[in-house]
Amino acid sequence: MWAIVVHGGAGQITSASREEHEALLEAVKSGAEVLASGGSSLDAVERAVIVMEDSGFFNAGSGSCLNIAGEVEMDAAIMSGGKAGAVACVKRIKNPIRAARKVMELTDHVILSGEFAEKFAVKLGLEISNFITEEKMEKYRKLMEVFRRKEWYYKVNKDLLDRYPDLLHGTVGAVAVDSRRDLAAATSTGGVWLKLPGRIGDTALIGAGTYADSRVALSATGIGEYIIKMGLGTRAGMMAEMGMRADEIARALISKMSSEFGRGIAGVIVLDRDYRMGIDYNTAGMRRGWMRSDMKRPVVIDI
Ligand SMILES: NC(=O)C[C@H](N)C(=O)O
Repeated sequence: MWAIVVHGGAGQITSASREEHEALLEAVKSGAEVLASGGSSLDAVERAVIVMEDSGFFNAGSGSCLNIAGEVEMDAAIMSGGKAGAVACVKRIKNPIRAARKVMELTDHVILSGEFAEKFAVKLGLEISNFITEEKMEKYRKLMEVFRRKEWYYKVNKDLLDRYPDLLHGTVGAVAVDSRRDLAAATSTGGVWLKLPGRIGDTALIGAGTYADSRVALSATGIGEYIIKMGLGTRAGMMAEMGMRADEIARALISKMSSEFGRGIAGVIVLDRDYRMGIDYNTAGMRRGWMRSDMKRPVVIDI
């Protein structure tokens, strides 16, 4: 038996184009193919995330948003079998999740950030790309007009989130469990629009937005600062250790987020070693899809 769940970000999602739908479906299918052919959950989550990074429809890889300096700074992390790797604040790596996996497999560290992370990726032959487009620059200029009228960054960012709900969107993630019951999680993001340069979100932090152990795997999306403060991934691990199922864990985590910080904050996908899944969010929507070996076809929900 095997199972995979993916998300394409939590937020104020009101509609999805045919192409966006197809991209999410493609991500689930490509991860499921890896699992169906006997591949590992680690390969499956990496594959699914690469599809979404490459699609341009999500806030990850080629679709990444811009920070307050008009630059792309991406975070990504992957975890499985007691090993973990991540990159943070990388500007030009085409698939940050590939670089995260290289950190996991080839170094003694868990997170590499910034310039050296890029040099490391280049040295290993990973592709480099420029993700700053005229379309993104136009949105950036509009948002900066609003921003300049405000005084302090973080509050402003929350104001911006209220005024421009699509600022928080499109982080991508996947969790999978394979026929050996090995669990894996992977998450990749451009962060949030107009973040300060050097800001690292929950996605890159093992135990916050990305987590997998022998009982449970989690990938989160939402306002990273809250997810970090709550340590969602580590909490999921502790809940699984106490015997909770994936669906109970997802519900408990989001209910805790709502009671601590209010609504509109986060979403999670969770899988346990008994092939049960949990999905919950306190935002207006969360793009998601899943497939289990006993299902005829994948399910994808766009909003
Ligand atoms: N859209 C997102 O999920 C953003 C991501 N969690 C971050 O804060 O970097």
